[in-house]
Amino acid sequence: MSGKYLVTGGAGYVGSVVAQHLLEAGHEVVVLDNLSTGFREGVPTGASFIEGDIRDAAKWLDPSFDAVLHFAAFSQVGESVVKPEKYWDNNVGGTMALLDAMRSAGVRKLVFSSTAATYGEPEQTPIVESAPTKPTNPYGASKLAVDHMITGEAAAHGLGAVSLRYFNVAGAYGSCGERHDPESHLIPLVLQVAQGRREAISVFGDDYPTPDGTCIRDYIHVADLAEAHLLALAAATPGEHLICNLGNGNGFSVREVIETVRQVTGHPIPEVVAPRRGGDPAVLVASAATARERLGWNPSRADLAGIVADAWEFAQDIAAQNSAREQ
Ligand SMILES: NC(=O)c1ccc[n+]([C@@H]2O[C@H](COP(=O)([O-])OP(=O)(O)OC[C@H]3O[C@@H](n4cnc5c(N)ncnc54)[C@H](O)[C@@H]3O)[C@@H](O)[C@H]2O)c1
Ligand SMILES: O=c1ccn([C@@H]2O[C@H](COP(=O)(O)OP(=O)(O)O[C@H]3O[C@H](CO)[C@H](O)[C@H](O)[C@H]3O)[C@@H](O)[C@H]2O)c(=O)[nH]1
Repeated sequence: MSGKYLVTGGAGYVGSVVAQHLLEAGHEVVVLDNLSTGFREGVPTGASFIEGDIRDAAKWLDPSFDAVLHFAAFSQVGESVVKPEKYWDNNVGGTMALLDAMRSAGVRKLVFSSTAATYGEPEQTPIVESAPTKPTNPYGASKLAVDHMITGEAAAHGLGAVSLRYFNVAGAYGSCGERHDPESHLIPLVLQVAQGRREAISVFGDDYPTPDGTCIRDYIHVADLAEAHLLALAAATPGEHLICNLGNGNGFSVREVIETVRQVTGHPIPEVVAPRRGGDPAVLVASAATARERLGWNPSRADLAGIVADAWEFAQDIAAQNSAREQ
């Protein structure tokens, strides 16, 4: 059965890929995005677009919507350490307004982009959802606060909600991919070195307690992630707040990622060791057993070289479009 969905942050990386998947499944999609970090041209063809802020969601939400998929947020770990107020304001304040608007409009289903950053430095790996949540940066703290808000909203007001705690999202899907400006994520930055747009990649710390001294992360293909959102819509149950980790359960160090980019692109990729970045846990690897059991999620694109190859193809397409525009 087709539905009508509000996708906040649908001009951004993950939101645009999920919007594209919803359209391909035959649903009606309305994107609400203030373009603070997203791009108008990132909104998939076929989706309606509202340029606006989630704080004003009440202007556009009405009972015709079946659910909200909520991606809109600021999400840079490093920036959140130096500008925490920006994260509390947008991520927490914005979501509070969105929940109010949903309640008033009688829209009672939500899928929320939570994050591995809610856990902080894990005591056990892989991380399960019942692990302690002690964020090491304001970004993770703001997302954890929203998770708590959603739990209360489900218990008190019957919201059916699923929080998906993404680990490190990467790769691309067709014409939708990662194009943050300025870029802060590892894989697209290393690809910029391969494109000759940067001289070298900085490795933020090589003295972590890991085999090669660099941080370990669990990289998940954005298309696998998108599929989990469609499953979450089906699984959302009134009065329940389900929390699921999304990752592949495989950890790759910063140096392993750089080496994979060398293999995929054939570029030597010079690296320089730089100081640690504030707020970075050493190792973040997911147990996604809950998503498999409760959502029936079955990711099929776990291979890191394949994830990097898709991101590389997208980065090259964007570079070609930009140079055609300049000519
Ligand atoms: N990319 C990752 O690795 C990752 C990992 C874990 C969680 N997440 C979460 O997933 C979500 C999407 O991440 P992304 O990488 O696509 O980020 P993104 O910056 O590409 O997309 C976020 C979008 O939200 C919009 N936005 C921000 N504040 C808004 C507001 N107040 N009103 C309307 N629109 C607003 C931005 O313009 C942008 O288009 C975020 O909530 C992020 O915290 C991302
Ligand atoms: O130029 C760079 C950029 C990153 N890194 C390192 O590469 C790893 C991955 O960094 P990213 O910035 O790509 O991703 P994060 O792990 O910081 O954060 C991402 O994943 C988190 C959960 O794992 C959160 O969900 C967050 O939203 C999302 O941005 C980190 O150890 C980081 O220090 C470098 O060494 N050099």
